[in-house]
Amino acid sequence: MTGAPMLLSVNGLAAGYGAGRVLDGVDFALAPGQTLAVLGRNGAGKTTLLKSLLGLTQLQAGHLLFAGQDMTRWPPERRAIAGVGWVPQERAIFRSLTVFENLAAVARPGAWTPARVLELFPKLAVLRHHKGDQLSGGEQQMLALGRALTLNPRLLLLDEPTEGLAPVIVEEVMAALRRIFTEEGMAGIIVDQHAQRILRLTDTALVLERGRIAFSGPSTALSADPLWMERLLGVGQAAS
Ligand SMILES: Nc1ncnc2c1ncn2[C@@H]1O[C@H](COP(=O)(O)OP(=O)(O)OP(=O)(O)O)[C@@H](O)[C@H]1O
Repeated sequence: MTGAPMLLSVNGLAAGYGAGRVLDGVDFALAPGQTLAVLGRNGAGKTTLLKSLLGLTQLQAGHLLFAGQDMTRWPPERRAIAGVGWVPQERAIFRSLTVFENLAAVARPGAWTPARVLELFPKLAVLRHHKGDQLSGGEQQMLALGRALTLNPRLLLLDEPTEGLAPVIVEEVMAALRRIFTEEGMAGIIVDQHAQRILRLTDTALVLERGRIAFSGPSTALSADPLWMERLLGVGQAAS
């Protein structure tokens, strides 16, 4: 790839936990404003890939460039300050703080203020004085996403953002993701098991199999390939 500078370049990444290797030979790049879907079976290494970008795994080989800087050896805090944000699978909101306090607690200057997040999620606006532990799973997911936004990252990493949510809530979260990524142009990497659904949202996709890249290309190319989709449908749900 030549031309526009990349927001993120991952070159020859090998990483795991301690001496154990989970990812091997992982290469990809993401331009500013682009979105990438990461698909694959349980245990393929999807979460490990996100954690490696966050500095939470043992990096065994390779280089990570973020906004032109070599972040390979940066600790997690430095990556966060540089603009790598994430919404963990377990949501991890502050349970004893109100919705608004959760948003205001971490906010940094930028387009996404707590007020704008409440506009994105009207449900949260209604619940702004409710404590985190009074929220349903779906509301907690919206809050976790909103809180990550108030940090105004340059790249947002999402780990299974619709996992375990009721269909009507999935629709609300997907609509918010479309606005964040498609309309507002934030760059993102989204791990999801629902191939059809996530490929409609993202520009590019990669499929991990046993820690290696088995497919890398445009999301439209992956979703138009019946053999790949059949392979992936065994992983997630047929309906989306
Ligand atoms: N903290 C850890 N310590 C050691 N091994 C781990 C740890 N976390 C994950 N693994 C191992 O790394 C491999 C990849 O796990 P990972 O969670 O990245 O997969 P995944 O594709 O995200 O799967 P899932 O869809 O189930 O979340 C698995 O074999 C898993 O057992």
